Amino acid sequence: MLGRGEIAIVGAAESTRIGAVPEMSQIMLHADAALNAMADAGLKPGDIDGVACVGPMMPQQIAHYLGITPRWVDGTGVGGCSFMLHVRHAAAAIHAGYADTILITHGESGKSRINATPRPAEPEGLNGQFEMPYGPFGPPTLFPIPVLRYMKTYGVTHEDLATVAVVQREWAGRNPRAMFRDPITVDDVLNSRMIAYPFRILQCCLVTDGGGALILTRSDRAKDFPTKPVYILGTGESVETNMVSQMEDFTSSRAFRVAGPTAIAAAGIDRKDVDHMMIYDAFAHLPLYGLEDLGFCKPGEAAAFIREGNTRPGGKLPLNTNGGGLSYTHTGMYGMFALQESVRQMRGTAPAQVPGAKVSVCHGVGGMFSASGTIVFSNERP
Ligand SMILES: CC(=O)SCCNC(=O)CCNC(=O)[C@H](O)C(C)(C)COP(=O)(O)OP(=O)(O)OC[C@H]1O[C@@H](n2cnc3c(N)ncnc32)[C@H](O)[C@@H]1OP(=O)(O)O
Repeated sequence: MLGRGEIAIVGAAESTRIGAVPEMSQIMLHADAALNAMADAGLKPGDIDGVACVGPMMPQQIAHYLGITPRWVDGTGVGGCSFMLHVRHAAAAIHAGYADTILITHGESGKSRINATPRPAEPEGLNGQFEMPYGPFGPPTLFPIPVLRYMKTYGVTHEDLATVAVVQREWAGRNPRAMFRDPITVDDVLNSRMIAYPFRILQCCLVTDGGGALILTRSDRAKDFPTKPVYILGTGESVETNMVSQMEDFTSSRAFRVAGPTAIAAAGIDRKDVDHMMIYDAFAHLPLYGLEDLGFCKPGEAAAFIREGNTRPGGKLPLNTNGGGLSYTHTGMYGMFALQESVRQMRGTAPAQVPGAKVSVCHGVGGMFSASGTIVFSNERP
């Protein structure tokens, strides 16, 4: 059985630049982030014996490009939270002895689309057969289906949904690397361009270029590395359905309710022990679902929790402290950036550092609530 804190992150870095990076292709962004993470850990490609990444880039392409011959690979692809699952799988693989030092990497030319695989319409998939014929196509038009039900069930207002973006922009204002840093108001959000009701542009994630990478190894080796180790206390994963129209309950994600509590239980922590949280925010409603489904708020109470200031700078549960996908960056698969911010917070090196933070929960979504992954980190080994 994998022990709490048995595995640690010993290298973590983003690509040198994020945003618009038209001179770099998808694989170059991968490699840039991977080499930055290796430099962070004081390692060379030959020191890595496990590689994980998400399609369309395959582990063999990354391994070849970097000159690595791994003895363990993982290409699990469940959308934006794939990296949380890679962390979970890598921790288990190291525990099992399948690899010693695993690189998890991501790169995406989401904005510039340089040597990037075209986004598939997937007419053969369930979504293509049973949802697209009725009109919704892509995340901005699929996510409104559950959100509108959620708002009606719990009396959550457009102002509440706007407040999520306003608070995250407050965090982004403290982060020099964030794409958007100027403060915004609820009125700014509600007056911004309508994308797909109820989402306005300021409630939708950005589309950017960038990458990130993590390096994991056994915690008892961590003293050999130059950076402060960040211990993995617990992990969880789940999938529900890749058709948003077939969710069991539009006001809650079954995958979230499995992945989050699994990770928290494995970590052996109480929710009150959590000092910092990242919840993948492709659109403004996701932090509300995350707070509720992971048990930090009762159903229907997350909007009030955010409105009352609990997640903003100085609040009792700082959330999405890099500015999130709404203001920091979002390559289409944001999970890697949420993990990077949790690691920075645990190292004490985040631009908007939460003073004294010891436990961070990082929660991701894949597709339209179709998958979920959660990691609990700490800078203290149990
Ligand atoms: C689980 C998941 O992760 S699912 C999520 C996957 N990701 C997505 O679906 C991406 C969602 N976002 C989008 O599709 C797009 O950003 C949209 C539809 C919201 C806007 O796209 P477009 O209408 O094409 O806008 P476009 O990209 O041309 O940008 C127009 C302007 O708005 C700005 N802008 C674009 N998005 C945002 C945003 N979210 N917030 C603030 N400004 C924005 C751009 O910087 C640009 O400004 P400029 O003219 O000064 O350069």
